[in-house]
Amino acid sequence: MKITGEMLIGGAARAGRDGAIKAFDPTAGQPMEPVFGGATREDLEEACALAKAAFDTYRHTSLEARAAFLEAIADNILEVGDALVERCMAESGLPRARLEGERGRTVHQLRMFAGVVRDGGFLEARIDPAQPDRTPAPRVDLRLRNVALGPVAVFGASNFPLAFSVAGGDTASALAAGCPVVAKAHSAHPGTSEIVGRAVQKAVRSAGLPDGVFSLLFDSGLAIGQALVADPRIKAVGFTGSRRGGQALIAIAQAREEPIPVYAEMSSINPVILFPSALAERAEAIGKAFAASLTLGAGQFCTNPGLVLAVEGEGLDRFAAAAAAAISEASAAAMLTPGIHAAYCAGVSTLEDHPQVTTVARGRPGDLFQGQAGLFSTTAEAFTANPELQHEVFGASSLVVRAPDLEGLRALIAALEGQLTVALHVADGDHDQVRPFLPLLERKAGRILFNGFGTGVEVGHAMVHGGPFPATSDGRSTSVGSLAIMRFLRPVCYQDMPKGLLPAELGDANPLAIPRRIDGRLELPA
Ligand SMILES: NC(=O)C1=CN([C@@H]2O[C@H](COP(=O)(O)OP(=O)(O)OC[C@H]3O[C@@H](n4cnc5c(N)ncnc54)[C@H](O)[C@@H]3O)[C@@H](O)[C@H]2O)C=CC1
Ligand SMILES: O=C(O)CCC(=O)C(=O)O
Repeated sequence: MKITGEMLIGGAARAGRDGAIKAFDPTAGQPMEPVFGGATREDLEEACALAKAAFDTYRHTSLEARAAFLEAIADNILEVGDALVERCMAESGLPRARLEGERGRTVHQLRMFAGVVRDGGFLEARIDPAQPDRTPAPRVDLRLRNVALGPVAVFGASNFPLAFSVAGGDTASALAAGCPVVAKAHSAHPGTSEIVGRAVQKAVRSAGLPDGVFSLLFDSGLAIGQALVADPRIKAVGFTGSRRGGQALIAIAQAREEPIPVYAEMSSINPVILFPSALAERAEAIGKAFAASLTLGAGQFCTNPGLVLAVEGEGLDRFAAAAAAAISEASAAAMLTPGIHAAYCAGVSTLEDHPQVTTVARGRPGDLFQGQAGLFSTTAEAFTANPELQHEVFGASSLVVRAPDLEGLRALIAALEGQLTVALHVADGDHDQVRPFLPLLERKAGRILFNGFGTGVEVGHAMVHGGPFPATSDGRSTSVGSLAIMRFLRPVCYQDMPKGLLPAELGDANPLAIPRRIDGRLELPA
């Protein structure tokens, strides 16, 4: 497929005129053709106007038509074939197997949301029938369903150029909810973004939907992304990236005349907590598995295990020795962009140079923009006294913190910021000690997992990829899994609506065969 460097504004494709963006191959250390033109204010204006114009028609498409549209996007992405994977490999430095897997996850995600739409449960239809004879006062007829919020701005993530980008989880869940999407491509993978954007545009066209259901903009700086969030026609934002970037967009959204929600996934160090019996039974195996999770994809996962907490002792020493042995054998791997590589090197230097931090192991050195893994260690006292040691180092770096005892371990956890994941390694003999930690951990993280690591999020119905700030800007939601659709919906109640005006979801009959709550009782379609 020829990559033209054009952005997609509704059904049109045209070259932006505000500055130039080129992809960069971090493995070859070379910029890549073609040039992508940055969007102008006029381009943004047109994309938002089209999205607004498309909104009412799109959100009123039948559940079946919307589901088929999501499936068509998935089919179109696969139809591009290897050209997508090859471009993505060059732009990201990520290996083929990872990107083939990520493409599978992206397609699965779109198809899962097609199933969610067909099921209709996301509408949360509720009917409280009128009770005209109720005393002392009659009850009105109340019917509720969720409706789409409006056009959504999606900021693609650098580290998941497919599954968290142009047709990733935010776009899939917004489209499933009935919201048009204006995507802002990440400049680290513009070619991948164009290919995927064209797959979405083609699906819009073949489904006969209004053009404005989807647009894709490139930004040669930050101004277009900022103007997108500020645009009054945009009603919500999905973002995955840095804490600083997420917070900048949240500030813009809050300062609008009409503030809007920003669902930003930002910063998490994903503590791994090792309990004594687990260490006694299998410290070496845990250390080896930890090193594999840490170095996966050059550590460029927001679920990367950046912190290890345990009570000091022989078990923890065995864990650290096994992890160090595996990490020192780990090859350096290309990082996504020179900027991300530079930020990683700076973060690692801060740890290496810190007087209260010891270097446990470094991976094999690399060249160009390759990240060299690192494992560091400190005491509970030093960790508590130096808040900068809690900062995310995005890449394959982790810090082991040695607590004096279980009370000390508890105090360390209590002082942590919000997290996407917390991973507990436990054996049967630990259960009584683990139980009292659970309420604290629920306050800290969106996902609590056992005897594993958080990297590699399963896309399903019970997944939570979220968590208290700064893991995300709104810990009540998830950006992965079917529950992600709820971010882009709001409930509307219809009181005493004439039967002839009721939407099909809320009539007395249930022709769409969706689950509904009648007078509080869930009724499932036969
Ligand atoms: N926790 C996580 O999931 C991730 C964290 N990161 C962190 O972010 C750093 C930079 O990586 P990026 O992916 O480029 O993240 P980033 O936050 O710098 O950029 C993400 C997107 O937001 C836009 N953006 C950022 N700041 C903005 C602003 N002030 N105004 C308007 N638009 C803005 C960018 O143009 C880009 O499209 C990494 O070194 C790492 O520390 C990166 C990827 C994922
Ligand atoms: O671990 C994963 O599969 C997803 C991680 C993620 O959301 C991210 O790195 O942005």
